[in-house]
Amino acid sequence: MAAVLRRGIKFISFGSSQVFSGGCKHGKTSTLSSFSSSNRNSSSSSKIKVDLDSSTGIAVMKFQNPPVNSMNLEFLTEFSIGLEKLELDKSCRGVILTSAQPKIFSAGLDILDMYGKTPEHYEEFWRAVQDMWLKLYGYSKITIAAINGSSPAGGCLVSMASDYRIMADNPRYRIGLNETQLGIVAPFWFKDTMVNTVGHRTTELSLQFGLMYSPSDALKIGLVDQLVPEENILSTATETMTKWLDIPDHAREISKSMLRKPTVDRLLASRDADIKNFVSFIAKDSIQKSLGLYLTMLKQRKV
Ligand SMILES: CCCCC/C=C\C/C=C\CCC/C=C/C(=O)SCCNC(=O)CCNC(=O)[C@H](O)C(C)(C)COP(=O)(O)OP(=O)(O)OC[C@H]1O[C@@H](n2cnc3c(N)ncnc32)[C@H](O)[C@@H]1OP(=O)(O)O
Repeated sequence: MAAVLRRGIKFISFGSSQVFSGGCKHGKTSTLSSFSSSNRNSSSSSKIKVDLDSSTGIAVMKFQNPPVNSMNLEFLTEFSIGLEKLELDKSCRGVILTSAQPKIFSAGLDILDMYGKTPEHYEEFWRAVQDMWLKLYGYSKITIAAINGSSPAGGCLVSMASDYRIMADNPRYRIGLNETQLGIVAPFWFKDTMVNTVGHRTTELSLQFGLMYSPSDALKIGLVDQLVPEENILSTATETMTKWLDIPDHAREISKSMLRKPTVDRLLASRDADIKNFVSFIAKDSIQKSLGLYLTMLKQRKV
């Protein structure tokens, strides 16, 4: 399915950035295309539900990949295409990202996509991770993460790549880049995203220890911007979005680009090398062994 979706993607250029344009031949992608014909448009691909209210300009993308919204190849592809469709839709001005799964925003990248697969698979998977981050971090429209559950590693990356983060104030939830706990390493652009969010020193400690933060600690270090009672998360995200929408789009967009483009350009300048790095790193016996152990611990509920 993911391969079919990928064949439907056409690359177009915006300045120095390569972005997606959804091709609509495949049934699944074409369901994402009709956002602007009435005030409220809903579309549900298999892994992400998109709901755009064109009277307010606010879209909600709800992750629905049970049990834990892990980001596999198919999810990543749908996410990138969904974002691209909304970016091209003039009636959309801002996107709220949230989860349909109870207690989990996203468990991060799907570990099974990094374990026991072929180099060709790792390459395709990593390109899809890069595509998703490039799209989201360099997104022209406003993005708000409504983090209604735990958000480790890739889930934290998605949150940090958004413009504003609101987290449910539940002391059981955790957020952070925990890669080292799995025996793997967050790549430079995950690290850059975190440095840009919480600063260099906090990132040094966070990444080396693979720290996962409670909502209150995440707020203290600036990893999230606001905590709210869980039941208010979507209404708060919508109210917050309305305030962001008061700012003229072009001025906000240029300001965002000024701050984020150098970070985006760093990966754009070295995408192939980064993929090569990932493939050779992840395929190492020692790394596969670490991931295998982590998966076993997850299954035994010891993580
Ligand atoms: C020169 C050097 C260069 C180095 C750099 C080069 C390249 C970089 C290399 C690598 C970079 C990789 C970057 C990786 C990013 C990631 O995102 S890795 C994923 C990290 N995620 C986690 O650690 C989360 C693990 N999961 C949990 O902590 C919990 O599952 C939970 C999300 C808190 C939910 O808890 P709970 O509700 O109790 O659910 P369960 O634990 O019971 O889980 C349900 C089932 O889901 C499976 N699962 C959970 N997470 C994942 C996942 N991320 N991927 C795949 N599967 C997952 C879990 O095993 C359960 O399955 P079963 O029901 O037992 O079958």
